Formats: sequence, structure tokens, C-alpha cells
Amino acid sequence: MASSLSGICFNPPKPTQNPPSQTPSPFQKFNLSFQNKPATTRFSVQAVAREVQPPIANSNNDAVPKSSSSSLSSKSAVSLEKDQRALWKRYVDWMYQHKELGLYLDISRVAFTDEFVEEMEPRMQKAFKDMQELEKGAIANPDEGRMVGHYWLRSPKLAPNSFLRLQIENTLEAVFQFANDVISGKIKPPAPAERFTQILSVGIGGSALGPQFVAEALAPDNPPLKIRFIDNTDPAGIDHQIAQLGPELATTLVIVISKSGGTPETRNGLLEVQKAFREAGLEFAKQGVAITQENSLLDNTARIEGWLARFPMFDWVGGRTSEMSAVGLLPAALQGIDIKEMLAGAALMDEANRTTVVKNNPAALLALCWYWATDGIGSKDMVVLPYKDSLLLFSRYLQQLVMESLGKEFDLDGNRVNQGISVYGNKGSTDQHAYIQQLREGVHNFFVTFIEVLRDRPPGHDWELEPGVTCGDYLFGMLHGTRSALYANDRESISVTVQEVTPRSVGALVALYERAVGIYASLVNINAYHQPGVEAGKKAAGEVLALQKRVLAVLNEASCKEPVEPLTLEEVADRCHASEDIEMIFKIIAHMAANDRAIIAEGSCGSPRSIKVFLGECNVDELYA
Ligand SMILES: O=P(O)(O)OC[C@H]1O[C@](O)(CO)[C@@H](O)[C@@H]1O
Repeated sequence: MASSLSGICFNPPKPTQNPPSQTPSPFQKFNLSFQNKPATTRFSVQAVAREVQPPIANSNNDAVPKSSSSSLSSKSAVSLEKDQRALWKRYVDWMYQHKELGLYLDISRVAFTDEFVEEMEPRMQKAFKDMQELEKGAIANPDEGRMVGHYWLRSPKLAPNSFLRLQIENTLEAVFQFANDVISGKIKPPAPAERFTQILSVGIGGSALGPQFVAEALAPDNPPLKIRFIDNTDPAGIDHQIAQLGPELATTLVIVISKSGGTPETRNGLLEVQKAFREAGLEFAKQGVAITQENSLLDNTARIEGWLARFPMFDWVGGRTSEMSAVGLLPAALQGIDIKEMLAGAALMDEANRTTVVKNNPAALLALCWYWATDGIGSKDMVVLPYKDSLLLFSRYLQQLVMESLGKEFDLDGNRVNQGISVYGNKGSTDQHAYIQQLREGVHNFFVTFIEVLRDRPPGHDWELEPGVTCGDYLFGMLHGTRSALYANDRESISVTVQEVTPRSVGALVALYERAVGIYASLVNINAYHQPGVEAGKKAAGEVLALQKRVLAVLNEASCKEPVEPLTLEEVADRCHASEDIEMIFKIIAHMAANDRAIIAEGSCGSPRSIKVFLGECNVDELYA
């Protein structure tokens, strides 16, 4: 089996015999069996089959799964097909293969029934239509009045007009040119440095996760430029990255990535890096590159300060689907990764996902399985387990792609649905020694996606560490052993197999999941392309900082008195006219005290009512400002 899979063409033999037939009754409890039907596979589970229904709103506009009582209560009772011949037939019948990409999708260990597939068919067709409209340039993100065009990035000819097509092609050309010039040394840092050796990428969310995933997956051992990331506003984390660069800061290309150009974490990262440049006597502008929307705050800053280069981020590309824009392509190209191949892999996968035949459409099959596994309401988590170290960050990348896209309070009709699918995972077999114990035997609230890579290591490097067995054979054994062990305990799984981790297969994986998310969003009738929920946290963070400024002003005034007047928390809160915010005021003071910016005169932070606080210094200027 391993040898036939390693070839491009994989045509598993069809089982010659079918087990005895038995007609299962839809939507009621039935026993395992196969129905001897030529056109369809009858896969049965010992469970109450679930009605295919969208979550609907009750009179309070709260989401309730239509079939909640039967479907959800039946989930723990699901007992999957265990007959090996039946499973083999299901495996063969449902296997999806993309020959050119060397990619396989196995959904045989998800227990959906033929009835479910039939019931879903009209909705799948609607989803295909939605995707077609989206690709034609419809306003697929109605809240923001935006087109959604990440598919055009790898097939510019599909862009709805020549202006957009040219924008994509010109940007791609500029990315190639710039990356080549940096690598060749034509574009270099200020003398005496000869060439750039490092990239420091500053960005967060979709402006970091794709580049991080791709760097981990594809960067060669000795890339022309090594990459580091600042993806947070954690000062210690930023200091660490800058310290690691050391004298190489002088040969570091700093790429600041932000679609909006105004994300606070990214702005802070930039300011911290600019400070490090000043302290090292370096001119930041000569080493700074911005990737952002035209005329954003970041774009204007980069233009006014005369940074080395600026690349556009398009209005119609969301952060979490921006890996094939300058956001992902520029850092990748600078690391010597073949970005043409990434684009080709994504384009091939997109092409495959345009068929309206569900069985031949890998993204549709994924979306269908997600719907089945989670009852279309996110009732189970998606555990992503790549058995390959270089794909470690795939689950993290998917976490944003899936959860920011699908995790929505309202559907497109305004009903409260609280949709989403939780995603987590690291890598196998490592996770077998962490949480697979719970997956196998504990709470049954997940389905697994295994990512398998057939090629263990480059040709010519393999050896047998015991007779007939290589190190990679162990990894292979661990994956399939875990898949079987989980299945034996009625835990469903999907397996995605690629021949190798290459720019092409990585591009294909990105495209596969982007489309699966789009299709699933359509199945559950939500807008996958906005993220209103993120704004609430950002707004609240702004309020905390505004309160901190008021606390500082009050403490400053008291600390400028002679003698200094230490204040209780109640006094600070009163003087801030924010007595209802006393808990937050305590947290602000505790944080400032921990960072030597406030002095606890009496008591301790362990008993908040006891403390009296003042500032270490009186800022007279601020007092009279
Ligand atoms: O690229 P930007 O605008 O800095 O945004 C970063 C991230 O912040 C979000 O807007 C919210 O987390 C993401 O969608 C986005 O990828």
C-alpha cells in the first residue's frame, strides 16, 4: 500500500464482494450494514441519524438546532462501522485524489450517511453558486461592502476587471523584483553592510500567521535571509527578538505588515524597533518595508519617512486569506521559497474546487464532513494533527482562518446563531504524549484531521534504525495507529495526505482550507469575511488605557503635593469619577507597581483594600498641562 501511494497514480482496487445488504431506515436507529447498491455507498452507523437542518432562531432570536433533542443526545451513542471490509469499501469509494498535486483526502472515517449527503445536496449546490458569485466579484462581505478576491491572487485572469488584474500582476512583479534585488545584493542596507541577512516581520493575526506557517514549512536550512517575527505587544518578546538579532540589526530588513495600517500591536512593534535602530545609530527608513493598504496610517508614515519600499494590500483581501498576496509572498520569496510554485499549487487546488460534483470537490467534502461532525453548529472541535514537524504551525494558521471566519454571532439573515468551529492541535506524534489520551478516552467533543506527508526525508538520506524500519516508518506507524485507535473508540477523523511538503503542496493546502471555510460559511449562512467580534476587545482595551491615563493624572497630582499624599484605591477611583471601575483601577495600579511606575506605600496587592499608592516621581509639566 505504501509503495502504490508513493506514486502519482493511485488506483486502489475495488472490493470484489459486497457484504449482505440491508436497507437502513433514514432518520431512525439502524444497524451496521452495507446496502448492495451500485451507485451509492450505504454506510450506516449505530445511531440516530441526524436531520439536516440549519440552526434556526426561536422567538427570542436565539439559535437552536432544529433537531437538537434527537441529534445532540444521539452523538455520544454513535458507534462507527467496524467491519474492516466495509471500511475498506468506504475508503475506496470516498477517496479523493488530485493527481497533479499528489494530494489525497480520506473521509471514510467520518460516519456521514448517504441520506445526509443527499439531504445536503441542494445546500451544497447553493454554496457552489455562492462561491461562483464571490469569484465573479459579488459583494460577498456585505457588512463591509467588500468583494472577496483571494482566489484572484493566484489566477489574476479571474479578477472581475482589468484594473484589479493589473494590480495583482504588478504587485507580483514588484515582489519578485524586490526579492531578487535584495537577495542578489543590488538592494542593500546602508554601508558598510554588504547585504541584508535577516528579515524582522512585524505584524499580527493574518499579517503574521501565514508567513510564520510558510517559513516553518518551507524555508531552506540556509535561507538567503533568515526570518524572525514580532507578532505581539509584549515588550519582553520584542526585546528578545531584537537581542537575538544583535549586531545583525544593521543588515535586517524590517517588514511591517498591516492591512489596516492602524493595528496597535503592530504600531507598537514598529515603534520599539525604530527605537532599537536609533539606539544602534541606524537609519530605520533605509531598512523599512511596509505592506499595507494605500493611504493607511502605515502607508502614509512609510511614504513620508521615505522607507525603502511599500507594497499594497488590497481592500478585497482579508488578513486571514492574504498568504498569496504580498503579505505572504514577499517574506517567502526573500527566504528563497519558490512563490510561483505556491501560487501554482493554490491555483490547481482552486480549479479542483470549482466542480459542482461534491464527491470530486475536496473543499466541499471537507465542509460536508465539518457539517456532519459538528451538526452544523460547531458542536465538536476540529483537532488538526500534522505528522510532520515542518507543518507545526498549520493548526495555528487554521485556527485563525476557521475561527475568525466562522465564529459569528449572527447569520446573514440577522438570526443569533453563535456559529463557529474550534480548532486546535500541534503535531504528531508529539501530541500523542500530551493530549491524545483524552481524545481516545475522555470527553468526546472533537473530530480529528490528520495531515500525512508520504515522503519522510529527501532521497538518499534514509537508513534503517532497526531491521526493515526507518525513523519515518515510526512516524507513519504512529499516525495510522492513532487513527485506528481513535476510530476503534468511535472518534471520527479526516486524513489529508500530501506526497511532500513543497511550495506547491503548501499552496494547495492553504487554498483547500480557504475554500472549505467559504463553502461551510455558505452552508450555515454566515458572513465568513468580517470579524466584528474582534472590535469589542479592541474597544475595551482602549477604554482600559484611557482609564489608566486618568489614574496617572490623579496619582501625579497627589504625588506632587508636599508631603506626597498616598491614596487608597477608593480615593483614586473617586477622583477619577470612576468608582464602578475600582477593580480595573486596582489592576492598573498593580501593573504599574510591578513595573516600578507606582509605589505601594502601605499594604500589599494581595489585599487590595489595604493599599495606599503614590507615584515615584512628580511630573510637574503634566500637572499643569
Ligand atoms: O493586518 P491588520 O489590519 O493589522 O490586522 C491584523 C489582524 O487583526 C484582525 O483584524 C483582527 O484580529 C485580523 O482579521 C487581522 O488579520
